[in-house]
Amino acid sequence: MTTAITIRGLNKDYGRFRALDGLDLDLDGGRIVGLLGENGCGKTTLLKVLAGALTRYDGDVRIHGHRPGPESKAMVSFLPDASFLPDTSTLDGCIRRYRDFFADFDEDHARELIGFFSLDTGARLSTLSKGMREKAQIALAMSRRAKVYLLDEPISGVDPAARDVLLQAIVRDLDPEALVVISTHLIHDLEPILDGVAFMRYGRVLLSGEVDDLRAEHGKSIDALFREVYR
Ligand SMILES: Nc1ncnc2c1ncn2[C@@H]1O[C@H](COP(=O)(O)OP(=O)(O)OP(=O)(O)O)[C@@H](O)[C@H]1O
Repeated sequence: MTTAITIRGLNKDYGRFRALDGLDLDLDGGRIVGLLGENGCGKTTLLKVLAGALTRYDGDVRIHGHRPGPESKAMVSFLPDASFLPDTSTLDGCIRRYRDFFADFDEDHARELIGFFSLDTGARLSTLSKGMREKAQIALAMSRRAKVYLLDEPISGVDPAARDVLLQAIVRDLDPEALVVISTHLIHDLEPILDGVAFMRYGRVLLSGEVDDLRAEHGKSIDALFREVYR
């Protein structure tokens, strides 16, 4: 297994507030990892640093050996928590944007996933519900043949019944060498697809490991362990 992400001593300040505080983390490829923690512990900030969206920080951050920048961005598919596609665009328009912008975009895969979600490619984004929009964004983000996927709360808007379908779409056709990092509060829903977890608190990693090892060691689900750790 290859090391996909290495982070040493990562600090990120917003003005005088330290959002990431000496964070260390190693993540291998070929895994799906849940990034878990309370509101404000720094999950989004960490994903933005990894995605190259936040460039002012201290510490050493490597994605397949590259510091966040043009080379790493070419291999990282980032799904931010805020809706990032233009309201006035149709799904066909979004597909064209991805095709023009990302050399690793697999248009057939995107169209297949959008069909799987029963979304109309002619529909404008402004006419889609929050959950439908999340499905469209996941279809696009997961249709890049990336080495690393960074998904910030990707299923927060979809109804419980649709979550499983969305999660299956995330894991479907995934390159066995790819790393997927998913930040979420929906631990119970995500737990079945996770190989590993990193619990964060106050801008650091509090606990990380393999899901199976943590369950065996603590004798409880990751969801129950989370509730215990953050009680
Ligand atoms: N642009 C900003 N300016 C100032 N402070 C910020 C900014 N963005 C985030 N913060 C602060 O940094 C801390 C970490 O925020 P972040 O969004 O990374 O947390 P999070 O773990 O993703 O939270 P949540 O689970 O609520 O989404 C919070 O205290 C937040 O208020």
